[in-house]
Amino acid sequence: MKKISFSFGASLGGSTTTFTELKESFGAAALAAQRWLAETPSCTEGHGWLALPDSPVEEIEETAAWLAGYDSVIQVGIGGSALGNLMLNQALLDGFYNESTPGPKFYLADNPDPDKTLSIWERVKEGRVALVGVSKSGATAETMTQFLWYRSELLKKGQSDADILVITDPEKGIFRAFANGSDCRVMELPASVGGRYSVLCPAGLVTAAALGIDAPALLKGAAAMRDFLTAEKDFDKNPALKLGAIHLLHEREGRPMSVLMPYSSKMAYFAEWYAQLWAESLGKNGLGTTPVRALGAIDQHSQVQLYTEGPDDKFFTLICAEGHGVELSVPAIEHEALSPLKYLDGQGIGAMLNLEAKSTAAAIVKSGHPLVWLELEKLDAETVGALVFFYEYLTALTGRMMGINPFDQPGVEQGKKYTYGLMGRAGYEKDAEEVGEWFRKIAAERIEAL
Ligand SMILES: O=P(O)(O)OC[C@H]1O[C@H](O)[C@H](O)[C@@H](O)[C@@H]1O
Repeated sequence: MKKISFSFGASLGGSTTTFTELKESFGAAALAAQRWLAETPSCTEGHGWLALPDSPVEEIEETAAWLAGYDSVIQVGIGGSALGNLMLNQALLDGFYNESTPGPKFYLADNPDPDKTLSIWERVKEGRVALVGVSKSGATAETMTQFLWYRSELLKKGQSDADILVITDPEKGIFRAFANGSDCRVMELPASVGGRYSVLCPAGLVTAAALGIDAPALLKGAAAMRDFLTAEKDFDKNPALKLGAIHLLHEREGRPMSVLMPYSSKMAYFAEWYAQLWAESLGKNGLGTTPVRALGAIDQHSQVQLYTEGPDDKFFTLICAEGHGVELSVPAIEHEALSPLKYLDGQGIGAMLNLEAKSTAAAIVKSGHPLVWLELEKLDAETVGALVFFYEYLTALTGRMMGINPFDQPGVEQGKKYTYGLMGRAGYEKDAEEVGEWFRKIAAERIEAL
């Protein structure tokens, strides 16, 4: 079996378009987008992720070894400066409980929720703590708030700025200025790499490597995927070209939701990471498809009723990892009352999960909905690196085919500016006023329920 394979047989669902027509309608645009990705220099704003698989790893490994000497690592960051880390840890380590990872205990302080901020600190405060601040802009209020709080606690307990690492833009931002004026460590988040495309640079790799994840293998997988996607010019043999076209087709035919449903608890954060990538990159100019994260088999018992018998407004990707990290089988059943369960005797739990994935796929397709079946040989660093690159490539390619810029996020910036205004940051007074006006509208027609 190949490491990663895509089956498109049911991907057109109830559409009357054939694969030949799909290629006729979108093939040229897909190839043009492929050329654009291949020919735009990677130093161009937004395009830097294409070159990340070739990055040297020495600095990453050296910094990771330094971090591994701490009892705990707290990373502050949000969005693209957090989801990739969570995704890698969950997929490649025992990322379920954050308890049995081989390196230091790792905590990601993404949401600036005081309950969580404090709860993390209570867990780590007795030991030696490293603080890692990740922010491309070096200014995001959620990240800065928590950075300031944890740094102050760190200093109070006698540690210093030498226990801090910031990963940020090479020139701009408050983090960069802090790094220039203190003895903390600093690494670059390349200027041409946007936050949500940054997991294969120090932003994602340093803490991953500190916890024992094989960063060179991640990059190796990503490089192999990049070379394949760039070289394969045949629409029928390149899954990114085909999938980009299929997404556009379904968006035009009234299926504006893209459900990603891995059948693996280790991939729950993969769906979260994908959701940011897809939504921020493609939701523009009144266009875009809404990414929906689902998890098999859990959502089989929650969402599948809607997926099969609800409206035909979704496109599904089911991910099945053929090999799970461990194999557990159901032991022989000797208790009389449990004998109706004998059909489970000796069956693998992972094998059952895979069969459930197949069953759900079949049920969705039987209901007439479009579905792509994505099969992974196993979940290792090379495969995850390749899959990460695949989705980054697919997203950028689809954005180009839609005629939008897949590397900016103007709609998110507005909310950031409003928050700056409300928090009293100089230069954002007008934004604060605007929030007031909008909020008067929101608060009208109020009902006090209790
Ligand atoms: O890395 P930062 O600059 O702190 O940004 C963190 C996040 O902020 C915003 O929400 C952007 O829309 C995201 O794309 C970004 O990942």
